[in-house]
This record gives sequence, structure tokens and C-alpha cells, in this order.
Amino acid sequence: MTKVKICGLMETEHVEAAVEAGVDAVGFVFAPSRRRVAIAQAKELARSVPEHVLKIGVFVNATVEELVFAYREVPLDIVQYHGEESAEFIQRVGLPSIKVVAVRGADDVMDVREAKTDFVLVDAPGIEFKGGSGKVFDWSLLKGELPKERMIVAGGLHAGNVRDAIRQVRPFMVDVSSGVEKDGRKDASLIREFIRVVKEEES
Ligand SMILES: O=C(O)c1ccccc1NCC(=O)[C@H](O)[C@H](O)COP(=O)(O)O
Repeated sequence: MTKVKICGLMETEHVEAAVEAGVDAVGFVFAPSRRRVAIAQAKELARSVPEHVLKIGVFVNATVEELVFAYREVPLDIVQYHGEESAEFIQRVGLPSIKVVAVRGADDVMDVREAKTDFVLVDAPGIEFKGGSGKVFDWSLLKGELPKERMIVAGGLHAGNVRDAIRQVRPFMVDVSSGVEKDGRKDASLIREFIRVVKEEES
């Protein structure tokens, strides 16, 4: 069964809706974004997240000190590197990790293959911010020998296209932010619907 992550959560009611619907991971954005949360806010949201649901912190080019502080304070289970962080830097930080690869074309797929992190998240390139653009990239680029067992697919997913993404790519997990929002805010019914469609789909 493909796992599901809801990213960019900012309000307790939406965390609770995701948990009740069977979410596997929730994401809190600490990078520049309209979805950015403060550490104290994420700490409060984390109180509604049960042990079996992963809490993922999204960062863009943060320092080691910022990463370690957030990881311990919230606390987080995994750090998502959404910027230009090098493999050496990620290894030096030494926390459970997801490296994001923005897929513009076939050349970027090499980075997916070579990622040494626990998970690799493939996303559409950012527009205003590094992620959460709501744009889809060409999933057909994800053919061939790729680490599907630790791959997370993101970028413009919603309840209407996530089934196709799963069937085409067969990733470990799918990730959504814009596709479960209405008027720029998360929406509990869209969250429930997205999770329902993913859970229905056998992988
Ligand atoms: O969501 C953001 O605003 C964001 C800003 C800066 C870096 C990363 C960000 N989001 C990370 C995610 O994991 C999103 O879920 C992913 O980019 C997909 O977003 P969407 O296309 O909106 O579903």
C-alpha cells in the first residue's frame, strides 16, 4: 500500500483530520513559504500526532544548529532537505533524511538514482518558493532503475490525479500540499478525500 504524507500543515484541526483519515506522515514547513510555521507552533501541532505517524520538518539551506534544534524541540522524525544541501552536509548533520530532487528533465533523474538519503522526494521545481508550487512534472521521466522503495512523489497531486501517479510510478509514498487546500488554506474534506483515494489504491 502506498503511504501518504500531507505537507504544509498549520492548524490542529487539519492535523487531526489527516490522522483520523489514516495519514502516514505530516510535514511542517520551516522554510520561507506562506505555509511556514514557527518551532513553537510545530511543537503544538505535534501534540496531535500519534507515535506511528512520521513528523517531517521541511527546510531550505538551514544551518546544522537550526536543524538539530528543530529536530529535538518539535520533535521531528525526519528532516526534508528542500534546498541546495550537499550530500556531505546531509551526512555531517546525521539526522534521518529526505533529499528533494526537482525534476525539470531527464538529467535530474540521475540525482534521484544517486541520492544516499533514507528517502528521496521528487517534486516539480518551485516557483515563488522552493516547493509547494502545485505543479505536476512529467512522471514518465521516472522510468528505469530508480529506488522506488524509498521514493516519495510530490508536485501538483490531488485526489483526481494521485491514482495515476501511483500506477505509473509505484512509489513508496505520495506527498501533497496545494491539492488539499481551498482558498490557500488546508481543507479537512480535501485531506480526507486524498487519503481515501491513496488508501484505496493497491500497490
Ligand atoms: O509547501 C511549501 O510552501 C514549501 C515551501 C518551500 C519548500 C518546500 C515546500 N513544500 C514541501 C513539500 O513537501 C510539498 O508538499 C511539495 O513541494 C508538493 O507541493 P504541492 O505541489 O503544493 O502539492
